[in-house]
Amino acid sequence: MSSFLAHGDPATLLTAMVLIFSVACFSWGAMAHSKVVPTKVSLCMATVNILMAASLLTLALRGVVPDLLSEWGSDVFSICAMAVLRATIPVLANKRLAWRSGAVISAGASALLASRPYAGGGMHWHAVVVFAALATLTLLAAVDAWRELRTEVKRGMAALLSGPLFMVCLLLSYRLVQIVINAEGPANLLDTQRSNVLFLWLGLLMNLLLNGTIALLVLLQLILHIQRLTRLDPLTQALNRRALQEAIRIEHTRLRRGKPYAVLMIDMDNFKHLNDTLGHAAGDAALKRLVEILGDSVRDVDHLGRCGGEEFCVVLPLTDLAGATLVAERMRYTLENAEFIWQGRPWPLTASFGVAEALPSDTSEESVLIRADQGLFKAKSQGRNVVQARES
Ligand SMILES: Nc1nc2c(ncn2[C@@H]2O[C@H](COP(=O)(O)OP(=O)(O)OP(=O)(O)O)[C@@H](O)[C@H]2O)c(=O)[nH]1
Repeated sequence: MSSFLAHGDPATLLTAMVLIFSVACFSWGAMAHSKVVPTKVSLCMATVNILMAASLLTLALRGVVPDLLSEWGSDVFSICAMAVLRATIPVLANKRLAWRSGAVISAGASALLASRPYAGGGMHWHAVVVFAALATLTLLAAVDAWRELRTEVKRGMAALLSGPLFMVCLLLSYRLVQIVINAEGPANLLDTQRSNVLFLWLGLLMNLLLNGTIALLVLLQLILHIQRLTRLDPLTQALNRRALQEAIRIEHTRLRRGKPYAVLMIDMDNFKHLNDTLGHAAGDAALKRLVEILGDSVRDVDHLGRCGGEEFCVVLPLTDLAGATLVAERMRYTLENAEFIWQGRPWPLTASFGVAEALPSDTSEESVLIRADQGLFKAKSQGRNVVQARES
Protein backbone atom coordinates (compact mmCIF):
# COMPACT_ATOMS: atom_id res chain seq x y z
CA MET A 1 0.00 0.00 0.00
CA SER A 2 2.69 2.46 1.05
CA SER A 3 4.76 1.66 -2.04
CA PHE A 4 1.70 2.30 -4.20
CA LEU A 5 1.06 5.59 -2.42
CA ALA A 6 4.72 6.59 -2.75
CA HIS A 7 4.16 6.94 -6.49
CA GLY A 8 2.87 10.15 -7.88
CA ASP A 9 3.93 13.56 -8.97
CA PRO A 10 3.87 16.10 -6.08
CA ALA A 11 2.62 18.86 -8.40
CA THR A 12 -0.32 16.68 -9.56
CA LEU A 13 -1.18 15.74 -5.99
CA LEU A 14 -1.06 19.39 -4.92
CA THR A 15 -3.32 20.31 -7.87
CA ALA A 16 -5.78 17.62 -6.79
CA MET A 17 -5.77 19.09 -3.31
CA VAL A 18 -6.46 22.59 -4.62
CA LEU A 19 -9.39 21.17 -6.60
CA ILE A 20 -10.79 19.40 -3.55
CA PHE A 21 -10.49 22.58 -1.50
CA SER A 22 -12.23 24.58 -4.23
CA VAL A 23 -15.12 22.12 -4.53
CA ALA A 24 -15.44 21.95 -0.74
CA CYS A 25 -15.36 25.74 -0.52
CA PHE A 26 -18.10 26.02 -3.14
CA SER A 27 -20.22 23.39 -1.35
CA TRP A 28 -19.91 25.09 2.05
CA GLY A 29 -20.65 28.45 0.41
CA ALA A 30 -23.79 27.00 -1.19
CA MET A 31 -24.86 25.60 2.17
CA ALA A 32 -24.33 29.00 3.81
CA HIS A 33 -26.51 30.53 1.10
CA SER A 34 -29.28 27.93 1.50
CA LYS A 35 -29.23 28.39 5.30
CA VAL A 36 -29.81 24.64 5.77
CA VAL A 37 -26.66 24.49 7.88
CA PRO A 38 -25.91 27.21 10.47
CA THR A 39 -24.46 30.03 8.34
CA LYS A 40 -21.54 30.68 10.67
CA VAL A 41 -20.34 27.08 10.38
CA SER A 42 -20.60 26.97 6.58
CA LEU A 43 -18.88 30.33 6.17
CA CYS A 44 -16.06 29.28 8.49
CA MET A 45 -15.60 26.01 6.60
CA ALA A 46 -15.63 27.85 3.25
CA THR A 47 -12.92 30.11 4.70
CA VAL A 48 -10.88 27.10 5.88
CA ASN A 49 -10.94 25.69 2.34
CA ILE A 50 -10.13 29.02 0.69
CA LEU A 51 -7.14 29.45 3.02
CA MET A 52 -5.91 25.92 2.38
CA ALA A 53 -6.22 26.35 -1.38
CA ALA A 54 -4.49 29.74 -1.09
CA SER A 55 -1.69 28.10 0.87
CA LEU A 56 -1.00 25.62 -1.93
CA LEU A 57 -1.47 28.14 -4.74
CA THR A 58 0.92 30.63 -3.14
CA LEU A 59 3.51 27.88 -3.09
CA ALA A 60 3.23 27.68 -6.87
CA LEU A 61 4.40 31.29 -7.04
CA ARG A 62 7.82 30.36 -5.61
CA GLY A 63 10.56 32.10 -7.59
CA VAL A 64 8.03 34.36 -9.30
CA VAL A 65 7.35 36.56 -6.29
CA PRO A 66 9.55 37.30 -3.24
CA ASP A 67 9.86 34.59 -0.55
CA LEU A 68 7.73 36.58 1.83
CA LEU A 69 4.75 36.18 -0.50
CA SER A 70 5.31 32.59 -1.57
CA GLU A 71 6.82 30.42 1.21
CA TRP A 72 5.90 32.61 4.17
CA GLY A 73 2.46 33.38 2.72
CA SER A 74 1.83 29.71 2.05
CA ASP A 75 2.80 28.72 5.62
CA VAL A 76 0.73 31.46 7.21
CA PHE A 77 -2.33 30.60 5.09
CA SER A 78 -2.19 26.95 6.17
CA ILE A 79 -1.84 27.84 9.86
CA CYS A 80 -4.72 30.34 9.62
CA ALA A 81 -6.86 27.68 7.92
CA MET A 82 -6.37 25.31 10.84
CA ALA A 83 -6.96 28.16 13.32
CA VAL A 84 -10.35 28.87 11.68
CA LEU A 85 -11.20 25.16 11.75
CA ARG A 86 -10.33 24.98 15.44
CA ALA A 87 -12.46 28.09 16.10
CA THR A 88 -15.43 26.52 14.26
CA ILE A 89 -15.80 23.40 16.43
CA PRO A 90 -17.64 25.06 19.39
CA VAL A 91 -20.00 26.80 16.90
CA LEU A 92 -21.26 23.34 15.96
CA ALA A 93 -22.54 23.08 19.53
CA ASN A 94 -24.13 26.55 19.32
CA LYS A 95 -21.29 28.15 21.26
CA ARG A 96 -19.10 31.10 20.36
CA LEU A 97 -16.18 30.95 17.94
CA ALA A 98 -13.07 29.85 19.86
CA TRP A 99 -10.77 32.22 18.01
CA ARG A 100 -8.36 33.32 20.76
CA SER A 101 -6.01 30.31 20.92
CA GLY A 102 -5.97 30.12 17.10
CA ALA A 103 -5.15 33.83 16.81
CA VAL A 104 -2.32 33.57 19.36
CA ILE A 105 -0.81 30.46 17.72
CA SER A 106 -1.15 31.94 14.21
CA ALA A 107 0.40 35.27 15.21
CA GLY A 108 3.23 33.59 17.15
CA ALA A 109 4.01 31.11 14.36
CA SER A 110 3.86 33.85 11.67
CA ALA A 111 6.33 35.98 13.64
CA LEU A 112 8.68 33.00 14.16
CA LEU A 113 8.51 32.14 10.47
CA ALA A 114 9.33 35.72 9.48
CA SER A 115 12.24 35.86 11.93
CA ARG A 116 14.46 33.70 9.68
CA PRO A 117 14.99 33.93 5.94
CA TYR A 118 13.64 31.07 3.82
CA ALA A 119 16.58 31.04 1.45
CA GLY A 120 19.74 29.02 2.21
CA GLY A 121 18.64 26.04 4.30
CA GLY A 122 16.07 27.93 6.37
CA MET A 123 13.42 25.51 5.12
CA HIS A 124 13.90 23.00 7.94
CA TRP A 125 13.27 25.51 10.75
CA HIS A 126 10.16 26.81 9.00
CA ALA A 127 8.72 23.33 8.47
CA VAL A 128 9.17 22.57 12.19
CA VAL A 129 7.29 25.76 13.14
CA VAL A 130 4.49 25.13 10.61
CA PHE A 131 3.87 21.51 11.57
CA ALA A 132 4.12 22.22 15.30
CA ALA A 133 1.46 24.96 14.92
CA LEU A 134 -0.77 22.79 12.71
CA ALA A 135 -0.53 19.77 15.04
CA THR A 136 -1.32 21.92 18.10
CA LEU A 137 -4.34 23.55 16.46
CA THR A 138 -5.70 20.19 15.25
CA LEU A 139 -5.23 18.71 18.71
CA LEU A 140 -7.21 21.59 20.23
CA ALA A 141 -9.95 21.09 17.61
CA ALA A 142 -10.05 17.33 18.26
CA VAL A 143 -10.21 17.72 22.05
CA ASP A 144 -12.95 20.34 21.69
CA ALA A 145 -14.96 18.10 19.35
CA TRP A 146 -14.58 15.16 21.76
CA ARG A 147 -15.68 17.29 24.73
CA GLU A 148 -18.74 18.72 22.94
CA LEU A 149 -19.75 15.33 21.54
CA ARG A 150 -19.45 13.64 24.95
CA THR A 151 -22.27 15.80 26.29
CA GLU A 152 -24.59 14.82 23.45
CA VAL A 153 -23.82 11.28 22.35
CA LYS A 154 -22.42 8.08 23.84
CA ARG A 155 -18.67 7.76 24.48
CA GLY A 156 -18.08 5.35 21.58
CA MET A 157 -19.89 7.59 19.11
CA ALA A 158 -17.97 10.65 20.38
CA ALA A 159 -14.68 8.79 19.85
CA LEU A 160 -15.75 7.70 16.37
CA LEU A 161 -16.76 11.20 15.29
CA SER A 162 -13.81 13.07 16.77
CA GLY A 163 -11.41 10.25 15.75
CA PRO A 164 -10.60 11.66 12.28
CA LEU A 165 -9.44 14.94 13.84
CA PHE A 166 -7.14 13.03 16.21
CA MET A 167 -5.90 11.07 13.19
CA VAL A 168 -5.07 14.27 11.32
CA CYS A 169 -3.27 15.52 14.43
CA LEU A 170 -1.25 12.27 14.58
CA LEU A 171 -0.38 12.60 10.91
CA LEU A 172 0.87 16.16 11.38
CA SER A 173 2.82 15.16 14.50
CA TYR A 174 4.37 12.26 12.56
CA ARG A 175 5.50 14.71 9.89
CA LEU A 176 6.89 17.01 12.56
CA VAL A 177 8.90 14.22 14.20
CA GLN A 178 10.12 13.11 10.78
CA ILE A 179 11.41 16.62 10.06
CA VAL A 180 12.99 17.06 13.51
CA ILE A 181 14.76 13.67 13.45
CA ASN A 182 15.87 13.89 9.87
CA ALA A 183 17.27 17.42 9.81
CA GLU A 184 18.25 16.99 6.16
CA GLY A 185 14.93 15.39 5.26
CA PRO A 186 12.42 16.79 2.85
CA ALA A 187 10.56 19.74 4.24
CA ASN A 188 9.46 21.00 0.87
CA LEU A 189 6.07 19.84 -0.41
CA LEU A 190 7.32 19.80 -4.04
CA ASP A 191 10.14 17.38 -3.15
CA THR A 192 9.88 14.15 -5.17
CA GLN A 193 11.32 11.99 -2.39
CA ARG A 194 9.24 8.90 -1.53
CA SER A 195 8.41 10.07 2.02
CA ASN A 196 7.18 13.42 0.73
CA VAL A 197 4.95 11.84 -1.93
CA LEU A 198 3.55 9.47 0.70
CA PHE A 199 2.87 12.43 2.95
CA LEU A 200 1.08 14.24 0.12
CA TRP A 201 -1.19 11.25 -0.42
CA LEU A 202 -1.94 11.25 3.27
CA GLY A 203 -2.47 15.00 3.05
CA LEU A 204 -5.07 14.42 0.35
CA LEU A 205 -6.81 11.95 2.64
CA MET A 206 -6.49 14.47 5.45
CA ASN A 207 -8.35 17.12 3.39
CA LEU A 208 -11.18 14.74 2.74
CA LEU A 209 -11.23 13.68 6.40
CA LEU A 210 -11.38 17.26 7.69
CA ASN A 211 -14.22 18.31 5.41
CA GLY A 212 -16.02 14.98 5.81
CA THR A 213 -15.77 15.07 9.61
CA ILE A 214 -17.13 18.59 9.89
CA ALA A 215 -19.95 17.73 7.45
CA LEU A 216 -20.76 14.69 9.60
CA LEU A 217 -20.74 16.79 12.77
CA VAL A 218 -23.08 19.30 11.13
CA LEU A 219 -25.40 16.45 10.16
CA LEU A 220 -25.30 15.09 13.71
CA GLN A 221 -26.23 18.51 15.09
CA LEU A 222 -29.17 18.71 12.68
CA ILE A 223 -30.37 15.25 13.74
CA LEU A 224 -30.01 16.12 17.44
CA HIS A 225 -31.87 19.38 16.83
CA ILE A 226 -34.77 17.55 15.16
CA GLN A 227 -34.75 15.01 17.99
CA ARG A 228 -34.92 17.84 20.54
CA LEU A 229 -37.83 19.42 18.66
CA THR A 230 -39.80 16.17 18.72
CA ARG A 231 -39.02 15.35 22.37
CA LEU A 232 -39.16 18.68 24.18
CA ASP A 233 -42.00 20.93 25.24
CA PRO A 234 -41.34 24.17 23.31
CA LEU A 235 -42.25 26.47 26.21
CA THR A 236 -40.43 24.92 29.16
CA GLN A 237 -37.88 22.69 27.39
CA ALA A 238 -38.94 19.85 29.72
CA LEU A 239 -39.76 16.53 28.00
CA ASN A 240 -43.08 16.56 26.17
CA ARG A 241 -45.90 14.12 26.86
CA ARG A 242 -44.75 11.65 24.19
CA ALA A 243 -41.15 11.51 25.41
CA LEU A 244 -42.41 11.15 28.97
CA GLN A 245 -44.66 8.22 28.03
CA GLU A 246 -41.73 6.57 26.28
CA ALA A 247 -39.52 7.03 29.38
CA ILE A 248 -42.18 5.51 31.68
CA ARG A 249 -42.67 2.59 29.28
CA ILE A 250 -38.95 1.85 29.31
CA GLU A 251 -38.81 2.04 33.11
CA HIS A 252 -41.80 -0.30 33.37
CA THR A 253 -40.02 -2.86 31.18
CA ARG A 254 -37.03 -2.64 33.52
CA LEU A 255 -39.33 -3.23 36.50
CA ARG A 256 -39.83 -6.78 35.21
CA ARG A 257 -36.06 -7.22 35.53
CA GLY A 258 -36.25 -6.18 39.20
CA LYS A 259 -35.40 -2.49 38.71
CA PRO A 260 -37.88 -0.30 40.62
CA TYR A 261 -38.99 3.20 39.68
CA ALA A 262 -41.24 5.88 41.09
CA VAL A 263 -43.35 8.66 39.61
CA LEU A 264 -44.16 12.17 40.82
CA MET A 265 -47.22 14.01 39.49
CA ILE A 266 -46.89 17.74 40.06
CA ASP A 267 -49.48 20.47 39.60
CA MET A 268 -48.84 24.16 40.13
CA ASP A 269 -51.21 25.69 42.69
CA ASN A 270 -53.70 28.44 41.85
CA PHE A 271 -52.23 28.88 38.41
CA LYS A 272 -55.45 30.26 36.99
CA HIS A 273 -55.34 33.05 39.58
CA LEU A 274 -51.75 33.89 38.53
CA ASN A 275 -52.79 33.95 34.86
CA ASP A 276 -55.85 36.09 35.55
CA THR A 277 -53.94 38.57 37.75
CA LEU A 278 -50.56 38.92 36.02
CA GLY A 279 -51.47 37.79 32.51
CA HIS A 280 -50.72 34.81 30.27
CA ALA A 281 -47.09 35.85 29.67
CA ALA A 282 -46.47 35.79 33.42
CA GLY A 283 -48.08 32.32 33.53
CA ASP A 284 -45.67 31.13 30.85
CA ALA A 285 -42.70 32.61 32.74
CA ALA A 286 -43.89 30.90 35.94
CA LEU A 287 -44.03 27.52 34.15
CA LYS A 288 -40.47 28.02 32.91
CA ARG A 289 -39.32 29.01 36.41
CA LEU A 290 -41.01 25.93 37.87
CA VAL A 291 -39.12 23.65 35.45
CA GLU A 292 -35.87 25.46 36.23
CA ILE A 293 -36.38 24.87 39.96
CA LEU A 294 -37.58 21.26 39.64
CA GLY A 295 -34.73 20.55 37.20
CA ASP A 296 -32.20 21.43 39.92
CA SER A 297 -33.63 18.70 42.18
CA VAL A 298 -33.42 15.80 39.72
CA ARG A 299 -30.50 13.56 38.71
CA ASP A 300 -29.28 13.11 35.13
CA VAL A 301 -31.08 9.75 34.93
CA ASP A 302 -34.46 11.18 35.99
CA HIS A 303 -37.03 12.31 33.42
CA LEU A 304 -38.85 15.57 33.99
CA GLY A 305 -41.67 16.31 31.59
CA ARG A 306 -44.76 18.43 31.07
CA CYS A 307 -48.01 16.46 30.78
CA GLY A 308 -49.95 19.56 29.68
CA GLY A 309 -51.08 22.91 31.11
CA GLU A 310 -49.53 23.37 34.54
CA GLU A 311 -49.14 19.66 35.21
CA PHE A 312 -45.73 17.97 35.26
CA CYS A 313 -44.40 14.49 35.87
CA VAL A 314 -41.03 13.16 37.03
CA VAL A 315 -39.96 9.56 36.47
CA LEU A 316 -37.31 8.46 38.97
CA PRO A 317 -35.49 5.24 37.99
CA LEU A 318 -34.17 2.94 40.74
CA THR A 319 -36.14 4.85 43.39
CA ASP A 320 -38.63 3.55 45.96
CA LEU A 321 -41.58 5.35 47.53
CA ALA A 322 -39.57 6.72 50.48
CA GLY A 323 -36.83 8.08 48.19
CA ALA A 324 -39.35 9.62 45.78
CA THR A 325 -41.24 11.25 48.67
CA LEU A 326 -38.00 12.82 49.85
CA VAL A 327 -37.32 14.18 46.34
CA ALA A 328 -40.87 15.57 46.13
CA GLU A 329 -40.58 17.17 49.57
CA ARG A 330 -37.27 18.79 48.55
CA MET A 331 -38.88 20.12 45.35
CA ARG A 332 -41.90 21.45 47.24
CA TYR A 333 -39.70 23.22 49.78
CA THR A 334 -37.34 24.69 47.15
CA LEU A 335 -40.24 25.97 45.05
CA GLU A 336 -41.97 27.52 48.05
CA ASN A 337 -38.79 29.39 48.96
CA ALA A 338 -37.72 30.34 45.44
CA GLU A 339 -38.30 33.78 44.04
CA PHE A 340 -40.60 34.56 41.13
CA ILE A 341 -40.87 38.22 40.22
CA TRP A 342 -42.98 39.43 37.32
CA GLN A 343 -42.45 43.03 36.24
CA GLY A 344 -41.21 43.96 39.70
CA ARG A 345 -44.03 42.16 41.47
CA PRO A 346 -43.10 39.10 43.58
CA TRP A 347 -45.51 36.17 43.34
CA PRO A 348 -45.46 33.02 45.48
CA LEU A 349 -45.11 29.78 43.53
CA THR A 350 -46.17 26.49 45.08
CA ALA A 351 -47.17 23.10 43.76
CA SER A 352 -48.89 19.94 44.97
CA PHE A 353 -47.26 16.54 44.59
CA GLY A 354 -48.59 12.99 44.19
CA VAL A 355 -46.04 10.19 44.63
CA ALA A 356 -46.26 6.51 43.69
CA GLU A 357 -43.80 3.68 43.24
CA ALA A 358 -44.15 0.90 40.69
CA LEU A 359 -45.17 -2.41 42.26
CA PRO A 360 -44.48 -5.88 40.84
CA SER A 361 -48.26 -6.36 40.63
CA ASP A 362 -48.64 -3.35 38.27
CA THR A 363 -49.46 -4.84 34.89
CA SER A 364 -48.80 -1.57 33.11
CA GLU A 365 -47.37 1.88 33.79
CA GLU A 366 -50.94 3.21 33.78
CA SER A 367 -51.54 1.78 37.29
CA VAL A 368 -48.53 3.71 38.67
CA LEU A 369 -49.67 6.94 37.02
CA ILE A 370 -53.21 6.50 38.38
CA ARG A 371 -51.86 6.10 41.95
CA ALA A 372 -49.61 9.17 41.58
CA ASP A 373 -52.64 11.10 40.26
CA GLN A 374 -54.72 9.99 43.23
CA GLY A 375 -51.93 11.24 45.52
CA LEU A 376 -51.98 14.57 43.70
CA PHE A 377 -55.76 14.83 44.03
CA LYS A 378 -55.44 14.21 47.77
CA ALA A 379 -52.67 16.82 48.07
CA LYS A 380 -54.94 19.40 46.37
CA SER A 381 -57.86 18.53 48.63
CA GLN A 382 -55.60 18.91 51.68
CA GLY A 383 -55.10 22.57 50.86
CA ARG A 384 -52.26 22.48 48.21
CA ASN A 385 -48.48 22.88 48.61
CA VAL A 386 -48.43 19.33 50.00
CA VAL A 387 -46.75 16.02 49.11
CA GLN A 388 -48.97 12.93 49.20
CA ALA A 389 -47.58 9.43 48.67
CA ARG A 390 -49.85 6.53 47.62
CA GLU A 391 -48.61 3.15 48.75
CA SER A 392 -51.05 0.96 46.85
N1 LIG B 1 -49.88 30.89 30.82
C1 LIG B 1 -50.30 29.65 30.54
N2 LIG B 1 -51.43 29.20 31.07
C2 LIG B 1 -51.83 27.94 30.81
C3 LIG B 1 -51.08 27.11 29.96
N3 LIG B 1 -51.72 25.92 29.89
C4 LIG B 1 -52.82 26.01 30.67
N4 LIG B 1 -52.90 27.23 31.23
C5 LIG B 1 -53.91 27.75 32.15
O1 LIG B 1 -53.75 27.13 33.42
C6 LIG B 1 -54.96 27.29 34.15
C7 LIG B 1 -55.23 26.04 34.93
O2 LIG B 1 -56.23 26.31 35.82
P1 LIG B 1 -56.84 25.23 36.83
O3 LIG B 1 -56.90 23.90 36.17
O4 LIG B 1 -58.08 25.78 37.41
O5 LIG B 1 -55.74 25.07 37.94
P2 LIG B 1 -55.31 26.01 39.14
O6 LIG B 1 -55.80 27.40 39.00
O7 LIG B 1 -53.83 25.86 39.26
O8 LIG B 1 -56.01 25.32 40.35
P3 LIG B 1 -55.44 24.22 41.29
O9 LIG B 1 -54.66 23.27 40.44
O10 LIG B 1 -56.63 23.57 41.88
O11 LIG B 1 -54.58 24.87 42.29
C8 LIG B 1 -56.04 27.62 33.12
O12 LIG B 1 -56.41 28.97 33.30
C9 LIG B 1 -55.34 27.46 31.78
O13 LIG B 1 -55.78 28.37 30.81
C10 LIG B 1 -49.88 27.63 29.39
O14 LIG B 1 -49.15 27.00 28.63
N5 LIG B 1 -49.52 28.90 29.70
